[in-house]
Amino acid sequence: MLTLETLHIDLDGFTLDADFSVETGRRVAVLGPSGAGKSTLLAAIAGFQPVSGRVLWDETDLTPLPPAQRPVTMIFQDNNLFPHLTAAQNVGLGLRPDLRLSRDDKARVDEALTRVGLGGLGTRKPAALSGGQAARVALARAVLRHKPVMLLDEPFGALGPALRDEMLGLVRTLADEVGATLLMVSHEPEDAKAIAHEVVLVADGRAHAPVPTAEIFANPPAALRDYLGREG
Ligand SMILES: Nc1ncnc2c1ncn2[C@@H]1O[C@H](COP(=O)(O)OP(=O)(O)OP(=O)(O)O)[C@@H](O)[C@H]1O
Repeated sequence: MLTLETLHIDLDGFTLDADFSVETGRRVAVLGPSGAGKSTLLAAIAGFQPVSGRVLWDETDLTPLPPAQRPVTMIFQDNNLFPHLTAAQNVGLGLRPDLRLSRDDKARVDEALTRVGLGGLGTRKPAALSGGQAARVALARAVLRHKPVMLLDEPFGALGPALRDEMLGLVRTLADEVGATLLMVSHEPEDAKAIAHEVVLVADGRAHAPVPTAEIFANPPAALRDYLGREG
């Protein structure tokens, strides 16, 4: 279980509070207006953002741990691929930042690439990959790290609807296989409906406790109604 215990973030006047838990293995969509603090929340869990209060994974207090020592993997909006490295090397970074990969490591990289549908494309550099393929490389890197918490910060924002649906399906399958607890920031309510058991609404300085997806859309709180209102 991931627990945010009286979490408080202060960013030069912008503040965000959170005090809730997410059960292990749940897929959670993080929704809310632009600038509300969705990325900041994920950064706090990953350890890139100093906080007061605590971030816990089961009984372990993660708050003092640097990002690399947390049971967490994160995919950012731009997929964080290094342009001068091949797809396989970009995935391999998830295992060893110095890329000194053993034979076993390389086999794991190949397996992860195959798992996301990129078998045989390991030698390509990002410039020679489509947007969807680049997103798959980022997913492969996240998957092979086998971390119990997966954080996705609008990973498919740049993809068209069909590709986006395909990627969401893949995320759902991969997260289930690993039993990962998933938090995914999105601007699309449809993404939440497609993939998430629960929704965390970030608005008015607070990341609210998760609410079952069907429930929150059937009876949206004011902040979500305002946000959905733009859709008509
Ligand atoms: N380093 C910083 N110093 C001060 N304020 C910051 C800093 N980084 C972000 N902010 C502010 O924190 C708030 C939350 O930003 P954040 O990126 O988390 O929002 P978001 O909900 O992810 O937005 P979006 O949907 O537009 O990506 C914003 O008002 C932003 O201007």
